[in-house]
Amino acid sequence: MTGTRVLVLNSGSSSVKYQLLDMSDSSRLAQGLVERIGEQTSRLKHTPLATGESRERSGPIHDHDAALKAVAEELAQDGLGLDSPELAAIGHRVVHGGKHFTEPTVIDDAVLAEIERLIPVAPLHNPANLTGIRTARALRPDLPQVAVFDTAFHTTMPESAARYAIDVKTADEHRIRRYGFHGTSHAYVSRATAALLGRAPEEVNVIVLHLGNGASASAVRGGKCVDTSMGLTPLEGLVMGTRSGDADPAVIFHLARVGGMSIDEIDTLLNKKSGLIGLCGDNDMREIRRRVDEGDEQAKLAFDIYIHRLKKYIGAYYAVLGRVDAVVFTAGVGENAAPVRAAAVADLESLGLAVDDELNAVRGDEPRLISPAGARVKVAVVPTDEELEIATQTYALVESNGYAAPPQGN
Ligand SMILES: Nc1ncnc2c1ncn2[C@@H]1O[C@H](COP(=O)(O)OP(=O)(O)O)[C@@H](O)[C@H]1O
Ligand SMILES: CC(=O)OP(=O)(O)O
Ligand SMILES: [Mg+2]
Repeated sequence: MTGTRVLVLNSGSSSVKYQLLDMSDSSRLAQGLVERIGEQTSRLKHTPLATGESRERSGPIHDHDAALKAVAEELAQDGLGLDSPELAAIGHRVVHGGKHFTEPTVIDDAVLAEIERLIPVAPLHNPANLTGIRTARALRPDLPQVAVFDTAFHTTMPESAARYAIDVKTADEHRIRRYGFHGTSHAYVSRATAALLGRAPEEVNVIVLHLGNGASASAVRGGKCVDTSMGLTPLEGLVMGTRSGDADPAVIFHLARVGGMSIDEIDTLLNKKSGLIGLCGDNDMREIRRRVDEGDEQAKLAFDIYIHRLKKYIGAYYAVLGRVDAVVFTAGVGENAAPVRAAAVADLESLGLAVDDELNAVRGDEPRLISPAGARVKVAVVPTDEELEIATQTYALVESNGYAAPPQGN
């Protein structure tokens, strides 16, 4: 007998999001979040879906290893422990898969080594992903562990979009190219958008705007990514919660030469102290909107810079695709912030883009159109579900590849 359950782990730099799903009907059995790992004020919130009653723990959780062990304890309390024979596999979100990983991959020692080799290009993400994998392998060495890469969906980008105009020899030597991230979300949402339009993914061209704490845009032609806004690392592109997105690379030389900053200080500045938080002191769009509504000028400027960049990418990807069937908003900001959606497509009627204010104001968990009836280009809100997508890809792989784990070395 083999199980049908998949545990999905999405380890971020200071958090772990997880879900346990039953893939016989894609239902959720439990979900939760560990936040502020490594601080004194860590918090674990666990919800078994059978009762829907959340439990919380607070107090220091020192690292991702301890976080995952605490998650395993919570699951065990609900009779959903990692020792269950029902568990078929563990699926891991891995942010950087380089050029090498174009598909979900069963993790063995060689795969682990390659993910480790990519740490320099995803310093905030890959180390946390690795710890999650190592702890899960130690807890259940007999189970297949599958890596689902953020970069995989973007490997279809043509060279003209994937290459920087940097000396080819130097770029190749250091594997400098545009990889793109949030691919699991862009894949899921572009497919769900085609379904919302009642058409096959191969027939539609969509611009996906994944606006979470990290944010990225993609141009998807007939189900395949042809361009995306993040690059070598998740720093390029849109204005994000704490990341600058696009900036003249000479800013870095200037800060080093004239500002006397070290490379590590500049790295922290651009990744953690810029974006919305750097512009106005808040990175949460709810708080920024509240301040804007109160007439706060600094928050208004931060909002305007965020929207200006978003608009530039909508225009750019319109031109890249030539014909656009839908522009779709997803992730925390995209799904919830109606003023962001309205502002991003404001004054773009000549491109066939507009939102209907009443439809845009509706809240909900279902994919929905927010453009006026009969619009040439649809504008949509499609909630992302990276965990379901990771579970689906993980389960499909173990079903076709077998349920045994590869041997472990070290
Ligand atoms: N009701 C809301 N209105 C506006 N923004 C929201 C709302 N709910 C969440 N957000 C935004 O979504 C962000 C988190 O998005 P999410 O996709 O969960 O991010 P991540 O997965 O990158 O942590 C928050 O920082 C906040 O800015
Ligand atoms: C790649 C990336 O930016 O991920 P996140 O949005 O989870 O930080
Ligand atoms: Mg996210």
